[in-house]
Amino acid sequence: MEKVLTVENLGKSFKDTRIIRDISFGVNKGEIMAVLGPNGAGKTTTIRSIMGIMYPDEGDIQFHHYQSKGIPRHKIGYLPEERGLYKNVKVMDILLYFAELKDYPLKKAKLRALEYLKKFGLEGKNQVSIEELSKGMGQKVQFIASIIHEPELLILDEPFSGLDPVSQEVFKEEIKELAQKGTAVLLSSHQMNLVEQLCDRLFLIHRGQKVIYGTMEEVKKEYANFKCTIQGNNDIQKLERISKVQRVEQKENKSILYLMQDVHIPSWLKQLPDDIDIQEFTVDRVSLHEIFVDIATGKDEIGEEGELHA
Ligand SMILES: Nc1ncnc2c1ncn2[C@@H]1O[C@H](COP(=O)(O)OP(=O)(O)OP(=O)(O)O)[C@@H](O)[C@H]1O
Repeated sequence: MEKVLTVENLGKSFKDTRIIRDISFGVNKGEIMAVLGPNGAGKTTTIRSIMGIMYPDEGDIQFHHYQSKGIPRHKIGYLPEERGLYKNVKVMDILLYFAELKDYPLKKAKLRALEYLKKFGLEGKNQVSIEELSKGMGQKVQFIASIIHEPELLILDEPFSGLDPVSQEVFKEEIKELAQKGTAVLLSSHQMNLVEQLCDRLFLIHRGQKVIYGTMEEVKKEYANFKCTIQGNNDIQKLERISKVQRVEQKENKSILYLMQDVHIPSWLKQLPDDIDIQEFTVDRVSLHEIFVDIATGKDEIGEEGELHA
């Protein structure tokens, strides 16, 4: 697998406060990697360090064979967290301006711009000025600006924020397609459902440090224990006494039983007490969203054992 980006032992402090430490991960050609973490975890600091917007105090960044300060950042596609394009410039002019900044042939850029505007439902908007667009439309233009020059590495900081569900789907499909064509994608997002559908690997930061690093499959296998949801009138203490039940959450007449990792589902089902009230019954794995919430709220202390795959 061809490594496009390698981040090694990245560390950064602001004044005396350590913001990130020992951040190491890689992104391969054609792969979608997610950087996740609660607000203030250090995602944007990591991304800005890669983009050379801020300089890390420790560690190395490599893009193909280029090292740290020698990285040709104009070759990377970047959608920053802070949105905003020049307001009184026309859509096509801004896209061509970005292409020019990135040394990309203008004729080709114009064709690509028209193709993407059409794809994103902005056909005919090329001569409209940015201030006349809605926020979501502006975000689509900014996304096009980040890929106009066919970057081999695309870094997207919160690409889905502020988008309606339909536009989120459009972005998701486009990111998937770019990766299929070979683009290495690094994205940060709080939309766990989209991350789960889209990403090949994830890197989860909490308080500036790595908590989980692995493929989506590995993370699910390792951290997404089974949960059993029972619709019915049941006493919480009775459910808590069932073997292999870690904890129970109850809302009205719905109980969610979080099961221990080593549970064997067929055996567990056989030993359930026969006087449980069951109107509806499901067993599934907890979602990435639940794993994230558990880590962010300290219910799951993963500590140093987070490395699944390097
Ligand atoms: N220029 C700065 N000066 C001082 N502290 C900063 C600066 N930039 C970021 N920080 C601090 O670094 C920490 C990490 O911020 P960062 O923006 O990287 O988090 P994040 O994971 O991207 O969060 P969010 O999900 O809220 O965007 C925060 O505590 C933030 O206050």
